[in-house]
Amino acid sequence: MSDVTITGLAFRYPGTHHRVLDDLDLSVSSGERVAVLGPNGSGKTTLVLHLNGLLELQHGEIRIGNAPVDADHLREVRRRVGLVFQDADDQLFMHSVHDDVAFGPANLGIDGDERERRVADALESVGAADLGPRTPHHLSGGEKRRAALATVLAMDPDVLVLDEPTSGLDPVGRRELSELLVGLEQTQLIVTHDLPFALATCPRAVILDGGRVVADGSTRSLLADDALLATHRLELPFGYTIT
Ligand SMILES: Nc1ncnc2c1ncn2[C@@H]1O[C@H](COP(=O)(O)OP(=O)(O)OP(=O)(O)O)[C@@H](O)[C@H]1O
Repeated sequence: MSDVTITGLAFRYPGTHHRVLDDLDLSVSSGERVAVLGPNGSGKTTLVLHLNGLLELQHGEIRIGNAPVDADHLREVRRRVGLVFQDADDQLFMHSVHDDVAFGPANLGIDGDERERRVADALESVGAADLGPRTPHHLSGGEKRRAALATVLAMDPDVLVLDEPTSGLDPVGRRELSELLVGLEQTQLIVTHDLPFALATCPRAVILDGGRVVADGSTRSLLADDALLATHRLELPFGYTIT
C-alpha cells in the first residue's frame, strides 16, 4: 500500500485567472480512508484529477509512496492509483462489462488465466459476478457504478480514489458500497457530498474550500460541528444527528 503526500498544490485551468487549488497540503497514511468534503466548486474533482496525473502539475508536489506524480513516473503512478470517475460512463466503453474489467490488466501485460481470475475476483468483490456478459450501456446507474469500480480493482491499485461514488445508488447499494470499501486494504480518498456515507466509511475527513484544506480531523468530530458545516455549505440530511 502507498501513502499519499500533497504539498503546496496550486492550479488554475488554462485560460482562467482563478486559482482552483491554492497551496493545498494533505498527507494520507498508507491504508487510511479519508473523505474529501466541501461545497460545489471547492476543487475536489480538480484535486482528484491530479492524483494520477490526468491534470498536469503546475505548482507543488504529489507523491504516491516514493513516486512523484510527474511525466517521468506516469506509468508507475497510474498502476498504483485507481481512479473511479464521478460519471461511470467515462470508465465503461467496451462491448461487455467483462471486457471493460479485463482492459486494465491487459494493459498491464496480464493475460490468460491470471487476467480471467482478476476479472472474476473484481466483479465478485463488488457484488457483480453476473454482470460480466452484459452490455455496459444497458446497465442501471447502480450497476454501472459497481462495474466501474471493478475495472479499477482488477488493476490491484495501492490507492483508490473515488469521486462521488454513491450518486445513483439506492440505500442498500450505498450501505453495500460502504461495507465493501471498509473491507478493502487500499489507501482511499473518497470525494462525497453524502455525509452519512462519509461517516460510515471514513474514520478521517478533510473539508476543502477555496482550493485548500480548511478542516482535517475525525469524520465524526467534523460532522458534529454545526458551525463548521454551515461555514462551508455542508449540511447533514434533515433529521440526522451525530451521536
Ligand atoms: N475544465 C475546466 N475549465 C475551467 N474551469 C474549470 C474546469 N473544470 C472545473 N473548473 C472550475 O474549477 C472549480 C473547481 O471545480 P471542481 O470540479 O474541482 O469542484 P468540486 O469541488 O469537485 O465541485 P462539485 O462539488 O460541484 O463537484 C469550479 O469553479 C469549476 O467551475
